[in-house]
Amino acid sequence: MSKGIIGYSINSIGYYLDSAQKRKVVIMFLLLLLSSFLDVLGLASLVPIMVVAGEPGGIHKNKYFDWIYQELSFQSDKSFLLFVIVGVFFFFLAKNAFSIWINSVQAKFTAEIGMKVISSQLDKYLRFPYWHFNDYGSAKLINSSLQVPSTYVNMTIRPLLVFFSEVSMVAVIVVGIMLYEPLLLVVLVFVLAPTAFFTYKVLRNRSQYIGKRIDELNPISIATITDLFTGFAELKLADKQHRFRNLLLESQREIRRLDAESYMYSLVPLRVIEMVAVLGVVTIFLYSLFLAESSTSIVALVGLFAAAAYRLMPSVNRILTSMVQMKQTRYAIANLESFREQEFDEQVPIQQLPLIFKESLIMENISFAFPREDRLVLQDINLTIRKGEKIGFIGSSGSGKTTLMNLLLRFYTEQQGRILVDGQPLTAQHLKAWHSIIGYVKQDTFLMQSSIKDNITLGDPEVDEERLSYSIEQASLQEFVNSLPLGSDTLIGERGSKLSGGQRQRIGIARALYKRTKILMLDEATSALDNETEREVNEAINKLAQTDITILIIAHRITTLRECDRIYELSQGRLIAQHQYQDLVQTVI
Ligand SMILES: Nc1ncnc2c1ncn2[C@@H]1O[C@H](COP(=O)(O)OP(=O)(O)OP(=O)(O)O)[C@@H](O)[C@H]1O
Repeated sequence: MSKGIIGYSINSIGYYLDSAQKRKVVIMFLLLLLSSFLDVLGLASLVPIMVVAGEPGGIHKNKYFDWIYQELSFQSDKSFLLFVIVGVFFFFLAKNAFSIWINSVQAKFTAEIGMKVISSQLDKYLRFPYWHFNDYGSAKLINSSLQVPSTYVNMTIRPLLVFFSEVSMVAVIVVGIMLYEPLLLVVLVFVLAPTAFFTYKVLRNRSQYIGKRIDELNPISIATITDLFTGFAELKLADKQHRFRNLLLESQREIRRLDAESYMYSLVPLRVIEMVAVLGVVTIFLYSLFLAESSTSIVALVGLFAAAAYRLMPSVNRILTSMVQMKQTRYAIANLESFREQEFDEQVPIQQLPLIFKESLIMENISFAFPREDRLVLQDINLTIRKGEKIGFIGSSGSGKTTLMNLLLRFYTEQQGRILVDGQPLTAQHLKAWHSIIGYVKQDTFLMQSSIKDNITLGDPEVDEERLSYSIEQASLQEFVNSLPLGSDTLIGERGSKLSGGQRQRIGIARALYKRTKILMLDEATSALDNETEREVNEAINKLAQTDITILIIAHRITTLRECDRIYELSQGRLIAQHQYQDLVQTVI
């Protein structure tokens, strides 16, 4: 019965262990066995001591005690007993110190695996291609990166350790009983094993369902709470906060209910086993009363059965509970195993090559469709951009402008055609070099809840102050930063809430400049920019036009494109025209 979930759980841990750690696990298991043996020995040793202590002259009737008494030349029974009792005390002291040490080794080992799981989950998700990241959604990723590893540690690894320590305890007791009274073992196995098996069978399916459902509900809660707090202002204005609050509480209510149910199930095994143990005692009694010829041996058997069952019950209970817990979090293992080897993984070769961009960037016959979709979003794109040129892109919404940028950024890969940098086809081996010279200012610039400086340097621990001032100056942020008492150390609030729209985009531009971008891609915000914001952003762009940085701008307002050498027009994924700014302005007028 245990092979399924236990084997599955052990396999899952194997993935995170190197061979030295695997050896450590085997040693840990042997130590556990020793600890269980000492536990049982400790308890078993108390019985004869009580017996000889209670009976005058009892020490000399027991051949082992008598031998020690003689060998160590004790003078009186009292001093011998004192010696034995102090000995037992030190034995227990040492045994418990040993157990605590094993527990601490286990706890450290668990923490180590926990860290490995988190870092391996993070690495896995960071390898996601951009389009898959968008498909999957950040709520599920947050859940899988933090909640799932912690559930895995608490509900799979720890229960697995409990399982093994209890199994070794049971094994030691069983061997002891087998040597002492084999008949008792038969009765115990006959009564306890089927009970344990059926209790587990009844609980496991429901528990597995609970785990799976909680795993579905957690990302829903995370997504709702993210919406609730990131959309704080909008939801307040629309008087919709309560709707999101209720949605969150709805998923939380179900989680709490399932959690309570699963807690209940953790209490059930002990009760069931206790009941069956009592039933065992009653059965043996009845047997002795009505069927057995000599009842004295049966009465002794009942006593022994009760004592053994009493000692075994907590262990069997813990074995069952740990198995049910592992079953409940089977989904966590499935989650950890998912996406390990996906064919769409971004295969960034370890050996990266340098890339020179001194002359041109060419898109040659590029066609692209989103994965799992047939429709071509870009078709036969051909364009040549010389170093230092400022190029504009226009076109109606959905014409493919952002997709084109994403291809250039290598977030997507074309199905046809190629991109050439100074004649060199852009491959995965150039990704690092390419990303180091390319800067991207999105419509909604990513801003951290930190200072202006941190946002420009993306938390660089050693800020190049000269480069920072240059970037601030070039992005036309100088005046603004100078007006702040704390300058670039000023905190900008959640997602830049203390900044204007134009300031946010200019921080994005400064960020691109700080990293010595050679090609800057700007995706102008579609949301109606007010005149002031537009003026601020244009001022920065015009300033940049004087540098040798190659600039590609997606614009929704033609005025943004005044400094452009050429403007390409896209329609339904095709480049349909090439304009000069003056011609466009006249057409629009
Ligand atoms: N992740 C995606 N999966 C599938 N289709 C997508 C995805 N992203 C965009 N599209 C589709 O690709 C087409 C081009 O979108 P794109 O964002 O490139 O247009 P755009 O010209 O930048 O539009 P806008 O000016 O509104 O930003 C659209 O029809 C859009 O629906």
